[in-house]
Amino acid sequence: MTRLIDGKKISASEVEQLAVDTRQFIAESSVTPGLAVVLVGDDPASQVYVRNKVKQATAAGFNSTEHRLPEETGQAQLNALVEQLNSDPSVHGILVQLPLPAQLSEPEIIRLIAPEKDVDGFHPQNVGALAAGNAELIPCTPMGCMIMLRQTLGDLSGKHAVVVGRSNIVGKPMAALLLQANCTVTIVHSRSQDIEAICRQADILVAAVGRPEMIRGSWVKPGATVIDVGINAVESGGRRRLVGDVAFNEVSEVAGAITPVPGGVGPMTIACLMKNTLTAARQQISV
Ligand SMILES: Nc1nc2c(c(=O)[nH]1)N[C@@H](CN(C=O)c1ccc(C(=O)N[C@@H](CCC(=O)O)C(=O)O)cc1)CN2
Ligand SMILES: [Mg+2]
Repeated sequence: MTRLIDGKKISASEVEQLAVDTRQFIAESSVTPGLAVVLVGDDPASQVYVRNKVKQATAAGFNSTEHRLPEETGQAQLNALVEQLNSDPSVHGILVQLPLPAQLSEPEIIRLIAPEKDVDGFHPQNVGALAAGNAELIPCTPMGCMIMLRQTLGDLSGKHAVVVGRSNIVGKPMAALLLQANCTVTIVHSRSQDIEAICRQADILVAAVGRPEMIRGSWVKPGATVIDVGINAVESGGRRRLVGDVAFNEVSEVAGAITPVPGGVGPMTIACLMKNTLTAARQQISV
């Protein structure tokens, strides 16, 4: 029978443990980790994610501040806020919620965040460290996927992992982490040929393309572990619901284990942001 990988449950236990670690950190250092969350504009999904991030930060025992800027914010104004947060010693982690409104440059703002406060792990210095296998701040979604994979499979050495999608936020860092865990890693993307046949070879299949239910049951090797990173809103019968990049019902018939959407990778992303914030605070007070 297919095993459901419950991201909600795993993330709750991660945050519970983190709250214990945070209390100990505060007792030893007299420093409370501080997380600053920046949201530009009023994208409804981003508002939900930011609200959850602030809520989880409080549950973990951090100080958290939310900075909301209007949709029409210019680059100079956003840069000024990030620079102010960079130089604030009570802030150990900074994240700017993506996507940004079209007039703003995401690469520019990511480069501006102090690498030691970059709890998203998106700064080029942290990306380079990840590629070299010695990163401290790891992008949250791939980190969450790795926690779920390790809990499900234990040692991942020698497994063939196929990552569908090559985004900077998920696909590329996911592949780097799987490689570091001694998997044989294949990345497929929109220009790849015979994606289905490659997916069918996977012991671990990670779908991160943003295409509703693209991965069908016939694409999956029996017994494979399937991690669905997609969160797509679709309309059916006049109702809006969330589906992943994986056709859940079909794939559940074939896979050995699978993450649901919602309740899989999403909650793990937020739990891992909290882990990164404590890591960032530890590093900053030890220098
Ligand atoms: N600065 C960042 N921006 C974005 C990131 C990121 O890691 N850093 N990732 C995504 C959005 N994201 C976090 O920010 C995120 C997405 C989804 C979830 C989540 O828990 N989803 C729920 C469903 C929520 C719903 O009902 O809409 C689930 O899957 O169960 C958490 C975080 C892009 N931007
Ligand atoms: Mg833009």
